[in-house]
Amino acid sequence: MQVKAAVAFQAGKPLEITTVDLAPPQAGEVLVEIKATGVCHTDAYTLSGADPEGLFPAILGHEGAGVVVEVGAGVTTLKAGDRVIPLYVPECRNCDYCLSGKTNLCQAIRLTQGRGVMPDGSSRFSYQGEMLHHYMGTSTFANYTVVPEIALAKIRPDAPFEKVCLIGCGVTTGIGAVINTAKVEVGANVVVFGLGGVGLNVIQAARMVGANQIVGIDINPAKRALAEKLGMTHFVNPQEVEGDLVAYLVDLTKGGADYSFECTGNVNLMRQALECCHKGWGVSVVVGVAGAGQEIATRPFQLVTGRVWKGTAFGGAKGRTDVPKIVDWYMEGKINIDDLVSNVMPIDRVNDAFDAMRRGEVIRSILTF
Ligand SMILES: NC(=O)C1=CN([C@@H]2O[C@H](COP(=O)(O)OP(=O)(O)OC[C@H]3O[C@@H](n4cnc5c(N)ncnc54)[C@H](O)[C@@H]3O)[C@@H](O)[C@H]2O)C=CC1
Ligand SMILES: N[C@@H](CCC(=O)N[C@@H](CSC=O)C(=O)NCC(=O)O)C(=O)O
Ligand SMILES: [Zn+2]
Ligand SMILES: [Zn+2]
Repeated sequence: MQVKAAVAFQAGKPLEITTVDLAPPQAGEVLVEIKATGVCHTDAYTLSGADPEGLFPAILGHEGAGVVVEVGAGVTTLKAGDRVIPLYVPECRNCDYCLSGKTNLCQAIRLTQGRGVMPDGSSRFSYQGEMLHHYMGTSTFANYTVVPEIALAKIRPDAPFEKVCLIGCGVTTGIGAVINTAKVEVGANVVVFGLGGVGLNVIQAARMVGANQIVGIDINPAKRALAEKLGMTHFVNPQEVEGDLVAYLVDLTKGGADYSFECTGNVNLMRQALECCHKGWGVSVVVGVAGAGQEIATRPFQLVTGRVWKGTAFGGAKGRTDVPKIVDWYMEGKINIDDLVSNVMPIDRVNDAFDAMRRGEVIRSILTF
């Protein structure tokens, strides 16, 4: 079939809206009509050329929601008409990783996902006879996409696509980082670096679990108001801090953060996020994704003296199990997604959405088809 897509032909170039060919779903695969998709910082990161796994030409997008149109042979858990959220971290429930009970990082299709193809090694997308790469196994910047069954969470039929699409990445990552990865407890002091689509969800989850101080850090003062609405108790603009930011944060939290979260992808901030943690027990969670060649550093003494450095992918969430529950939380009014949606615009304006994100004007732009 022919579908409308925003194609990333080259790193660093605007996406091109065009018509591409999409082959039918093969065994274990599902054809999904994408109804809405967010634009996450990670899409911009890959488009920039900084992603070591970035492949071009590709159809980006990984924060979508849609409806099942057709299922391939052997698909048993989904049928036409089901509402779904594509998962860039699948949940096969059968690989060693899934069965370990220790991680959400299902590896059943990770290799082919990283190569931009479906599990059988081929792509369903092509343009003028040339193969187009899938992205993160989801490729939601197209009005139809093909996704493996194990990478689709079935959600309730009344969930609005333009909101719950954000559960496909930013919402689940931020909330999951607090609940699954850090396991923040009542009364804890929390520091969050970066108040974008992910960091704001860290903040609302920290409030949900009963954190005491919730310190938000951003160089963009426009992020302050919404962060406060979602639960931030103290705002810090590093550009207004005289002297060392780490010392300032340790003082503000009376000894250091119990938990910190780095949500920008800047390796210098990752170090600050670790070092502002409390001696003896502070835990710092790396959420941000850094570019090829970037590395983190600290004095080993920081770890010797009890600070813990961890990371999280998709907030440690097991997608097929946890995503439907997070959709329920939204529908029951337990989490705020409405305020994270800054714009809703047609896919034709995808490059405007990227520009607005780079300029720090939006939390999330939602693209519709
Ligand atoms: N580990 C995971 O599973 C996931 C990781 N990510 C990554 O998380 C990071 C955040 O993603 P989004 O929230 O979508 O990004 P975003 O672009 O919406 O927000 C980033 C925020 O960081 C702020 N910021 C940038 N430089 C700063 C600095 N030097 N000091 C303080 N604040 C600064 C910006 O003003 C902005 O508010 C990205 O690196 C993204 O790739 C995103 C989703 C999932
Ligand atoms: N391709 C990148 C890795 C990027 C990365 O870490 N992605 C996150 C999700 S970011 C979503 O917005 C993730 O889930 N990682 C786990 C994984 O298996 O990729 C690189 O190579 O640096
Ligand atoms: Zn994302
Ligand atoms: Zn698995």
